[in-house]
This record gives sequence, C-alpha cells and structure tokens, in this order.
Amino acid sequence: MSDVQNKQDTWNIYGTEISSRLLIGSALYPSPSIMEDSIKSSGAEVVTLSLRRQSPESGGGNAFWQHIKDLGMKILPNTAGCHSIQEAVTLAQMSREIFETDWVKLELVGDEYNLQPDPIDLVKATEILINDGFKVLPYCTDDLVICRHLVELGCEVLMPWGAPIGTGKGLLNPYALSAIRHRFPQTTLIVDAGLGMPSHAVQALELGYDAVLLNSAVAQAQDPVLMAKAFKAAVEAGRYGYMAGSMPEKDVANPSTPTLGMPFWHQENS
Ligand SMILES: CC(=O)[C@@H](O)[C@H](O)COP(=O)(O)O
Repeated sequence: MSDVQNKQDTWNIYGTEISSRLLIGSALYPSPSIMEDSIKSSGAEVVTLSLRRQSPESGGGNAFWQHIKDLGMKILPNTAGCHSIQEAVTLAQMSREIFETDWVKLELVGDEYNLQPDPIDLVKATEILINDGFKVLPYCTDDLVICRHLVELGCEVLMPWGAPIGTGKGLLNPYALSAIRHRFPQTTLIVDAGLGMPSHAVQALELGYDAVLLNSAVAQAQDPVLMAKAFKAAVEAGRYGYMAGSMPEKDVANPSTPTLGMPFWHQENS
C-alpha cells in the first residue's frame, strides 16, 4: 500500500511536517462561529490572518487574534494589503511578536486592479526578512524567473497565484504553474489565491503542488461549512490522483472493451 493510502503522506513548511494539504484564511466569513465551524470542517492545520486587515477597527484586534490562537492551529501571519517594502517588513515584525512565529506569508501589492504582487519589491522584501531571521512564504505570480530569484535567496516555500485574490477563477495558467513544479522539485509549492471551486484544488494537487491556500471560496460560499468539507475532499482526491499517476494521453480513440469474445450474433451482423 502506498504512503498516501497509509496516511503517512505528509509535506512540510520549513521542516514542520503537515498532513492536511489545505491552508485556510480567516477573513470574510458571515460570523465568527461560521468561521470557526468552517475552519474545523476544512481539516486545515494552518490558518492565515493579517494584522492589517483584521485590525480593531475592522472587527479584529486582540479578541479576534486570541480567538484564532484558541483554535490551536499553526498560524501563518500574512502581510495582506501592504503596498511598500517598509510596510510589509514592519507588519511582519509585529506579527512575529504577537503570534510568536517566524513564518510570514509575504504579500506586497503591486497593482490595485488585480492585486498582483509586485515582483521586484517582493524579492527585495524577501531578502530583508530572510536576513532578519524570518521563514518567508512569498505570495508571487506564476513567473518562473521571479520564483528562481526567491529560491536562490533561500525560500523553501513558494506560493504562486492561481488567479487574482477573491476572483474564484481557478488556475488561469496551468502551464506556468506546472513549469514551476518541474523546475523546483525540492521546493514546497502552494497554489495561493483565486480558487473558486473544489475542482480547482483538485487540479492544483494533480499538477504536483503540495497544497493550496484559499479564503474567499469557503468564506463567501452559500454554505461555508459544507464548502470547507468539499475542499477537504478535493485536496485528498487531487493528491491521490497525482500519486496514482495518470494514464498516457492518446490522440486516437482506443476501445476500452476488446472486440474478441463479442456475442456470436454481433459478430455475424457486423
Ligand atoms: C487570506 C489570504 O491570505 C488571501 O490574501 C489569499 O491569498 C487567499 O485568496 P482567495 O481569497 O482568493 O482564496
């Protein structure tokens, strides 16, 4: 029996072993209790949150942060909403103090239209944070060369986008995501953002990605708790599919039922 069936099929974030291949966000839920139930249903072990977005003025602050800590999950602070290197670095440092973790999902908005990460400042901020002792998980575009720069700086995890945040469009460029997977076989790869339906998560895992991170697809579903369950099943299905290995694709139809042994009357009449 393969590891995946034995449930020993883990992956890691900078050496920390993780089983669930779904990472989940903590924003935009209709209520705190739906958030909690959804996160639990998702089976995720890692939850991400932003100090900036979840400030006291927007319903966040100490009580919210404590609520997240009480879930007993691994916390991945993110720098969502930061537009400059200095802003992102300062927020990462504050998050390290508050959540007692050196992990940071580095988000640096480069353009308001599609919230695309600024590839140049992302690389610069990553370097500063790594030199400051952080374990950086950069949210980046699916650009192979930017990914190479990030890996060369020492990133052991990359989080290329599936589609712009909150769009639910799924994997817009499977070719680019697949090229990153092939180019960096040793790097932990997580498709982050833009997923809308469980089939998108299946596709990411089938490409060999280690995990997916999402927020809107669950938080903004008609039934967030049920959608969380659906994504839990989807990452498992995608991973099984990847591990099983696909059949060779063919251009010409190939009958799956052999004609030999057809009933006598059919052979007579054909
Ligand atoms: C929560 C978070 O970190 C988002 O910035 C993330 O990128 C998820 O994006 P979606 O909301 O599109 O899933």
